[in-house]
Amino acid sequence: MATVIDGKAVAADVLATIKAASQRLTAETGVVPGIAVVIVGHDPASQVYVASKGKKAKECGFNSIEHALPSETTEKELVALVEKLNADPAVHGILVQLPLPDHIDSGSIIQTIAPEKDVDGFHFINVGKLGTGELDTAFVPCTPAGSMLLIERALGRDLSGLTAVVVGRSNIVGKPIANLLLNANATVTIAHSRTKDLPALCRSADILVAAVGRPEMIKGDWVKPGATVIDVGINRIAGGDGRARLVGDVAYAEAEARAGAITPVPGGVGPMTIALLMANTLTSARRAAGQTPPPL
Ligand SMILES: Nc1nc2c(c(=O)[nH]1)N[C@@H](CN(C=O)c1ccc(C(=O)N[C@@H](CCC(=O)O)C(=O)O)cc1)CN2
Repeated sequence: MATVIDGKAVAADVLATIKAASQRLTAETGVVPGIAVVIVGHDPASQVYVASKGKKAKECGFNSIEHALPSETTEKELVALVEKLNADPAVHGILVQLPLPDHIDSGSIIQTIAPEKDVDGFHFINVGKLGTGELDTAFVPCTPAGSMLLIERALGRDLSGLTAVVVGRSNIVGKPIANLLLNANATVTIAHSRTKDLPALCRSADILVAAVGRPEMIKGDWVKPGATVIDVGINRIAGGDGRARLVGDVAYAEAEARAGAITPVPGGVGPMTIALLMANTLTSARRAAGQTPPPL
């Protein structure tokens, strides 16, 4: 049986480190890290995530300001709010919760956020810095960065000689994780819906990252015995009793029987997302205070 990678415990560990570092920053410089979280509309899951971000920010000693806007908010109004937050020196991190309502172009909103406050790491400047390995001044997207920390805990920082297959090529998860794995010296393949013989490719991977958003698509016999499996999927499906339950992109029970280490859903990558958002916000505040914090 695989070692189960406890993302909740690792996230708690990361958050405790951030809280201590935030207290030190405030004591030494008077700077209190500030994060502005913007949500538009009433998506129930988004509301839960935003509330959790506010709570964790406060626990870390940050100022957290939530801007909850109605569904009818126009793109122009949202741009105006982001520009106001860009100009506010007390705000070190700006996060616009996704998804946004259909009438708002998320791409334009993300590009409006000042890159030095883009704690989600979605702005083209931060994407480019990750792509070129300029990690000292970049913000790395939170879910990929959290996934990498879990991989590091399982396998160490240097992945030389290991093969990694990332299933999924999204801009906010698949591609950044692939870049991070490459920076850690893994030999990386990105697979997607047009990949030929996906099961065989997955079976070749020492590190298998599933980020497709399709419930339990990756079967147990797609996993190389002893591999490290990172499941980024969070899918809500109807359980046997008719109630919704969460599953990942990996058929967990089958995969656990073959993997060396595996993240569960829930309790794996998910909790790391919010912990890394706090890490990015602290990094931003430290940079604003003239410090040069090392990458986490
Ligand atoms: N601006 C952003 N929007 C969204 C992001 C993001 O990183 N930035 N990611 C997701 C949602 N998300 C954070 O915003 C997020 C998703 C899941 C979890 C989490 O802890 N999941 C738990 C299960 C929770 C549940 O019961 O639903 C787990 O996996 O254990 C945290 C944050 C989309 N939008």
